[in-house]
Amino acid sequence: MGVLTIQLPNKTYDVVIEPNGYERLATEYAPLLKTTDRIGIIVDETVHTLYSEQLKRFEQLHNEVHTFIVPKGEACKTLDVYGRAQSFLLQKGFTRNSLLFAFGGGAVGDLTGFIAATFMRGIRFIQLPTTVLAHDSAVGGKTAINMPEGKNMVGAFHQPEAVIFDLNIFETLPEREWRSGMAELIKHAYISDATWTEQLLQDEQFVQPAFDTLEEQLLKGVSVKAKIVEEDTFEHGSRKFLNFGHTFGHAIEAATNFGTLSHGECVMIGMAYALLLSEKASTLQQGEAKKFIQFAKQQGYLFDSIFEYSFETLYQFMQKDKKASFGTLHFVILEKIGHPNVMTVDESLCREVFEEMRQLIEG
Ligand SMILES: NC(=O)c1ccc[n+]([C@@H]2O[C@H](COP(=O)([O-])OP(=O)(O)OC[C@H]3O[C@@H](n4cnc5c(N)ncnc54)[C@H](O)[C@@H]3O)[C@@H](O)[C@H]2O)c1
Ligand SMILES: O=C(O)C(=O)C[C@@H](O)[C@H](O)[C@H](O)COP(=O)(O)O
Ligand SMILES: [Zn+2]
Repeated sequence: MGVLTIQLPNKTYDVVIEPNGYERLATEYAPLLKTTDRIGIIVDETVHTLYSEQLKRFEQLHNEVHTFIVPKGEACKTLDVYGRAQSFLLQKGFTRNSLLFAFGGGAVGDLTGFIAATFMRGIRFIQLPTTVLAHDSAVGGKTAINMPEGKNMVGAFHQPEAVIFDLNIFETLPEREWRSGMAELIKHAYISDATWTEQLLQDEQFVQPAFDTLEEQLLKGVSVKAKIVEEDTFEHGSRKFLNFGHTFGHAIEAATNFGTLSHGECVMIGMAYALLLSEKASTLQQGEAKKFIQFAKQQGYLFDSIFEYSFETLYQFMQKDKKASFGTLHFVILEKIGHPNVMTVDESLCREVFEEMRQLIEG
């Protein structure tokens, strides 16, 4: 049984990762459901089709349950879908006593969290994540939608009441989504623990770990995230470390119009960039970026598409990074593996790293 408690100054909640995790809704979470007048389930089209029986079981938890189906992937993290969902809740009579379920991957979780954060200035929600990547996205309370100008540009910090994984849900997860999710797992390793990082780099089954080790790996990832979120919930300091790989990664996501490459695939590219920057401008041992790129290529991550975009295009998106301050970019780098830090980076260094990365990838 895997349960980890997140303890924040004003809120405590559990992250449950176990087979049949959803059964807890009818038992442990029954008192919470009794205090709600309506439940709104936000689910994407794919999860809705695959898990219609599970949705029926959710509907039996309460006498007033309304389901809102959204497009799959990043296509649901838009102002349009956000607005339609809010109207749906209003038309169905949702109030401040209502509760939302986010049933899907990180995109559904980010959207639902933002709806919950802003509906009547804030209602409760439960994360029911269905992807490996969501061991990251469902925990810690960052919620957002995208704008054409950039990734997660409109959002709020809003913590869930609970995060409940049912490990059986991963049976239908396509290989590409496993790969995407494991990118955030290895991110958690790189920013926290050199030994764990090396174990993952040596793991031939990295992309799709055996079922019995999965629970342990996900809990390890969540515990890295939990510790950081507990000490810096609103990202004034150490929470920035969770953004390792994201300054360049988010630029690729925005340049490719959100969805051509997945979030995890872009973060993998972004971590290669950040490792190279760490070697060049900090104290990371030379060769770590090359080792990482070789590993990532072997595991089926794609790098070539980034060079379809000019440095200028990507830099324009990097400047939208939320860590930037007074026009200066702040990158998460590693002084050594397990030891992240934040450094300011100017345009010429950014360009140099971009060019060197091209040579490393092509060479
Ligand atoms: N809030 C945070 O802290 C945080 C952290 C990391 C990532 N994110 C966000 O999370 C999003 C990425 O999350 P994601 O990778 O889970 O993406 P996603 O929600 O788009 O899901 C990926 C795909 O998998 C499908 N899917 C989901 N569960 C499935 C299942 N069990 N079986 C079969 N198919 C399934 C979905 O329909 C979708 O097509 C991005 O928008 C990213 O910005 C947020
Ligand atoms: O929880 C965090 O903090 C993170 O940065 C986790 C990231 O994996 C995640 O993608 C997050 O949504 C990025 O945040 P943003 O502030 O750069 O939009
Ligand atoms: Zn991420």
